[in-house]
Amino acid sequence: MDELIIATKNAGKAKEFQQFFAQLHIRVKSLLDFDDLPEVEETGTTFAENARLKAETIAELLNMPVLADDSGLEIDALQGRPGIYSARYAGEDKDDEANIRKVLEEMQSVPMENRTARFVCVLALAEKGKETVITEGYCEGKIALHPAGENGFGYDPIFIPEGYTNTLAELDPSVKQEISHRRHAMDQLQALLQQRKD
Ligand SMILES: O=P(O)(O)OP(=O)(O)OP(=O)(O)OC[C@H]1O[C@@H](n2cnc3c(O)ncnc32)[C@H](O)[C@@H]1O
Ligand SMILES: [Mg+2]
Repeated sequence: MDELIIATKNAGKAKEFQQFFAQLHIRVKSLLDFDDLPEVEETGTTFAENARLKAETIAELLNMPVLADDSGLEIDALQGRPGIYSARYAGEDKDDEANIRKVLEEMQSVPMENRTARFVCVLALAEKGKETVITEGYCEGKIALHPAGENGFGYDPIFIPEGYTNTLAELDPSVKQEISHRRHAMDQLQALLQQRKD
């Protein structure tokens, strides 16, 4: 495999995948590089169903290997919300700042020790005529009291990973690349693909 399509229209995710795959010498394109591809409707009830749906739909259309990522933030004090609805938590327009404001408002009265949360990433690699490969990864942490930092995307300004005192948006992007939910799901995917080759 020397070229791969990432079935995402999220520029932040696309950038992280570019960096992962550059190290593996695999060229990647995202849906942002195509004008005429639809955004696949996420009608599944789990991250895995949505990842599979995105990967298989685009693989069928392009007849190429396609990797999709369905991810989100699970907050314990909010019974796992926003979960699979992370992108549209504050409305259809997928506004990162509005999503963060909504989370912080809902958690106003929650003390630091109860602000535990995790990022979840499920990857699906689909290729016509092959069984779709699914992997998952997690990143444990806490929800900050206020947003801080400019790096990353989405909920990074309010997520403090376990073992750190700064948010993912304050930490150097190389730290996120090492410890993220996406990194852990990618490591597992690489291991499975290696097994498939052996
Ligand atoms: O479906 P695609 O086109 O890939 O793009 P999306 O933005 O809609 O992506 P998801 O459906 O997987 O929704 C994931 C949301 O969870 C959040 N999220 C996922 N990974 C994240 C990360 O590494 N850092 C911060 N927020 C993240 C982010 O706000 C996303 O909008
Ligand atoms: Mg989406």
